[in-house]
Order: sequence, then structure tokens, then C-alpha cells
Amino acid sequence: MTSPAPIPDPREVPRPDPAAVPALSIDGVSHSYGSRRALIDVSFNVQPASFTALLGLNGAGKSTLFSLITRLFGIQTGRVGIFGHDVSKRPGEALRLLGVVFQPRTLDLDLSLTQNLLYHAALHGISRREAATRSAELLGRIGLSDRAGSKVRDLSGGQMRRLEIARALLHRPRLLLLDEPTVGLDVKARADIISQVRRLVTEQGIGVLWATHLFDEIMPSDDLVVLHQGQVLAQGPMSRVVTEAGAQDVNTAFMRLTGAQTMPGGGA
Ligand SMILES: Nc1ncnc2c1ncn2[C@@H]1O[C@H](COP(=O)(O)OP(=O)(O)OP(=O)(O)O)[C@@H](O)[C@H]1O
Repeated sequence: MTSPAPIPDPREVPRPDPAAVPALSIDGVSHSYGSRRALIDVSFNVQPASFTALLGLNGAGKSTLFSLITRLFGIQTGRVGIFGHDVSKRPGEALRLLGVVFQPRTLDLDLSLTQNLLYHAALHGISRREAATRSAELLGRIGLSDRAGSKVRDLSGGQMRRLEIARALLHRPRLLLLDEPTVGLDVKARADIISQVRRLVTEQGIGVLWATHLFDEIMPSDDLVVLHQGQVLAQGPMSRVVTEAGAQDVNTAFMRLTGAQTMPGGGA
């Protein structure tokens, strides 16, 4: 008699399979605002259960790329896929798998934390009962259960960001985009947010695209995409990008790749 196949432990997050469908695929994407070229033939992938840092100076094209992925703008050239669904051809399937934290805050300051979450859940067609359960669970995970009924206006900047991340997770996306989410936050709040997002990768297998201009937010185990003046100058595991640039650290690698001057404050 053969022994039964072992039952997989649902708590075990599968490691990324290089042959698997990417969480996000950007393929030959270009975008112009009139005669200004903001993105030029950009291609890269984000794998499931990976943290990919999109590193670029102000004006590199990060926000434009986010606007194309989220369909705020129509795609002029190229293709964007989310778990294999083309965002132009199958937007419903693609966007259902996507959570986004935009650079400007988008919470309603005069509603409570729970009300903000329930409102967002309703937009995603989640039943009120299920939304209440998920909201309570997410508020617990970000350490804000005791503030559930407070107005968002009374939160700190870091707490608001954590709430925005929780809101982006309500519909259980498999890919999370964050556009410079730590801008304007103090050191402790930045560290809290980065570790919260990194846990989503390791514990839940979510693919993360993290746009930043801050070198100290990137770890050697991350995947890195260096975007400069609308073009991808380098991509791959951070350690490989650094080595191939003949550098010792990501700061020097970035400067060599872009010819940029070092900026104070450890940012690109
Ligand atoms: N609505 C617009 N109209 C014209 N040009 C734009 C528009 N939005 C962005 N641009 C230009 O496109 C280029 C890319 O800008 P984008 O905002 O995507 O860069 P970014 O990397 O997100 O920078 P930042 O971190 O400052 O937001 C820049 O040259 C910018 O001036």
C-alpha cells in the first residue's frame, strides 16, 4: 500500500519559481507627455514573493510607470501584465490581483480608520460582514486596533501610511505597488513600514514593487531596477547589479550607472 501524499501546510509560503508567471511584467513600455519622453522601452519583471526596488531620482519616470500599471493612463506602447493578465485587455482580472499605495495620501481624514477600510472594501464588492472581519484583522496586524474608531486626521504620518497599506490589502491582492511610501516620515516610522511590507513578502508570498530614491531602503537580497531619465540602466538581484557596476555598495553603483553626484541624506 502506498502512503498518502503529504498534505501541504498552508502556512508555508512557496518560494518563487523562476519559471512561474511573473506577478508583474513590464514589456517594452514607452510613454510621452506631448514631446517629453517619460519612459523609453522599459522592460522588467517582479516575481511573486519578491521585493523589487525601483530606484530612481525625481523625474526618472516612477510615477508615470505606476499610472500605467494601474490604468490611470492608457498604455501608448508596450504591454503590462499582472499574473499574465494584460491590463489593457483584461483589466478586471489584472486589477483584482493588484494593491496600490500612491505617493499622495488618499485617505478620508474625517472618517474613522474602520470607515475608510469599509468604504474601500465596498468599492471592491466585498460584503459588509466580510469587510468588517478583514478590517479588524488588518487593523490588528498594523497595531492600530485601539484606534479603529478614531478619525484618520488624528493619526501620525506613519500610522496613516500603515493604514493605507492595510487598505491596499483588503481585497487580498497578490501584487503590491508602493510609490515612495516613506517620504516625509521619521526614522522609526520608515523602519516600521519597511518591515511591515517585507513581512508581506516572506509570510504571504506577495510580490512587491517599491519605488524609492533612498538607497538605505534596499537590501542585498532584493531585486533592483535602476530607472534613470525614463530608461532602465540595470536590473537584477541587488548584489549582482552592484558587482556588475564594479562597486561596493548600491550608492556607488547608482552613481556609476547614472553619472549622478552623491546627494546628502543617502538618497538617489
Ligand atoms: N502630467 C505631466 N505632463 C508633462 N510631463 C510630465 C507629467 N507628469 C510627469 N511628467 C514628466 O515626466 C517625467 C517623469 O516624471 P515622473 O513623475 O513619472 O517621475 P518620478 O520618478 O515619479 O519622479 P518623482 O519622484 O519626482 O515623482 C518627468 O520629466 C516629468 O517632468
